[in-house]
Amino acid sequence: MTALAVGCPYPPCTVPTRDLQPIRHSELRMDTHHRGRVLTLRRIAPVVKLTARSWTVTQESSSGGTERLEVILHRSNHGQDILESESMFMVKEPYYTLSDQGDPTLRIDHPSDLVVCTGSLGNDISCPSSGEPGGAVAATAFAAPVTNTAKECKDEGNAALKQRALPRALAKYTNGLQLVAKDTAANGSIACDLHRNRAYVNLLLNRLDEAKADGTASLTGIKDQEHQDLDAKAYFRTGHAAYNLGDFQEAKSLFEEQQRLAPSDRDAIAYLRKTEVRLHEQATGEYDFRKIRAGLSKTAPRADAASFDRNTEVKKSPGRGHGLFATRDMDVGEIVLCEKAFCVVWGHEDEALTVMTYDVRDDMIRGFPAGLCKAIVQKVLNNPSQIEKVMDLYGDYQGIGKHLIMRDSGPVIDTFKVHDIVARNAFGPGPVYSGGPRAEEDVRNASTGLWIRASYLNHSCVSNSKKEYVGDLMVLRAARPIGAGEEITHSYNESGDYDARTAALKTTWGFACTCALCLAEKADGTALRTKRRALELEADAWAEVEHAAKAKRISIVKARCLARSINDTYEDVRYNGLPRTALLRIRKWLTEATTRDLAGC
Ligand SMILES: C[S@@+](CC[C@H](N)C(=O)[O-])C[C@H]1O[C@@H](n2cnc3c(N)ncnc32)[C@H](O)[C@@H]1O
Repeated sequence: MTALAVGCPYPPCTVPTRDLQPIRHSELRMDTHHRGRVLTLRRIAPVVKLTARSWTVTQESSSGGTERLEVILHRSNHGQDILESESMFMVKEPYYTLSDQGDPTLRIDHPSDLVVCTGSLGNDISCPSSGEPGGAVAATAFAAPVTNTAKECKDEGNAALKQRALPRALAKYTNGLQLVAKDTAANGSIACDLHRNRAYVNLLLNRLDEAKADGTASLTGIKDQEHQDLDAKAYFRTGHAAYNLGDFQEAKSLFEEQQRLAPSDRDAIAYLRKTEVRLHEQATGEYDFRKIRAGLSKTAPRADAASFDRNTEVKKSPGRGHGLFATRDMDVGEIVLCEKAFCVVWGHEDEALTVMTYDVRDDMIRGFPAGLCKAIVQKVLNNPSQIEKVMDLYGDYQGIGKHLIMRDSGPVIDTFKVHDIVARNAFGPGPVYSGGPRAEEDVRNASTGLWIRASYLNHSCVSNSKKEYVGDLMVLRAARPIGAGEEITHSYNESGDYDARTAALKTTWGFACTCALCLAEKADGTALRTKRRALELEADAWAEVEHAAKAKRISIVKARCLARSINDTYEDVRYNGLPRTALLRIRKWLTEATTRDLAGC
């Protein structure tokens, strides 16, 4: 398994690039964050891509000094390795330190600290010119040839789109829009075309905020047939982006506009229907699970469904931060919460990656779903509107806080904060895509996901809810009657072994459970718990090999005997109203055996 050290967290740069002072290579100091400074570099070597990092050799233009530049974990940009995407970079507030192998390195932990200079990714950042302090080389010396007209940009973007070269298409359309913005006499319709086409590329790249903005900006409002058809297309793209963001009310209005302009458009009709189903799910919690399940497969493991959260609200939970509380009475089996994952990475997908982390803060080694962390960072980088709800989740490190900070090169993401949020809030749904073999997944490629609302669920070993998954839809049901105002809890760790369970809760979730069951088991003392555990293991092993369905009377007597000796380890007063978890397996066996016995009478 890949190893990754989680060093001391440090915040990303939040200063706009133009307000940073250039720094020279010779000014770099070891183990220093050069706050308020920016270093401009040119890549001069191929990129070495490892499982959880990429590195290359760079050169500072004025001094010619070379430096190793390494990007940790978050190194991809629209499917390309960021270091490979261009040759000129600016490192904001460079962090100069030793790599894990002991090489002096400029280390990038936060993607927003590495700015790609003008070129194929199409952002409008130019590196400082050579005349500026620090003497950096002008970006244009290394950038792609400049296209002359917006029309040429559009044609080149269309050609790139045809070849599925999405970052290039995005860059070309962006370039075209920059040219239009500079040219006051430019034809307005070319801007609409560029926005409309870029909306499509943004949709394909899952940049949904931008897809919505482009779709809206592309509307012509002209009432002839040709323009109405173009506007219908724009409404469809905007509606699609809103649908994928889960904004179903907005999506509905947009698809309705599309239908108004193009009444016979089948896409509009189909999407309008789907959106109405989503709105119904969202409002009522009524789902056609059979249909949703039927739509799932290994290649399409994400459910087309809305989230239903009206039975719950987030409130303070004394001693445990925030928690999820019932807004109404619920019966056993009733849906408490049904939530689509904010982000899920399935074990069979290329993105799946579990790494061993060593955290210097608490001197602990843990398995960490690095693939999920990367996917979440990508999603919020691409969709800044989603940042605050993720950053509002519980995590030990606060970093730059939860509020969105937009800078010239995009949103600023504190990846240490995302790391800590994932560490404390991710769940493992198991390989639940329909028909998938359960054995396919192990600890190195476990499926993991983040469910925002469910992240507020606190743990109890005697919880009142149970969860299951339909694809990436988490379905949480009441395990016993829940009253309005009651806190909803579920079990993060279901081990019956008190010592193993409390150790896991401490290591993974960072707290000591004080539920009634833990208090009772703690009061039992080590000797009694050890005795009970030995009896439980003996009984479970016996039940494993004895077939309940074919059990003879003598086996039933033996099982009752085993159950009695386990039961005797529970003190009645202490365990009044609490589950006797060590008895679960043997009692199940007895129920199966005696039911068959009775059925045979
Ligand atoms: C998934 S979050 C649950 C929501 C969290 N309480 C919040 O404020 O957002 C998990 C974290 O909640 C806290 N937590 C959950 N259950 C707890 C419990 N039974 N006792 C104390 N803290 C608990 C721990 O800090 C844990 O790491």
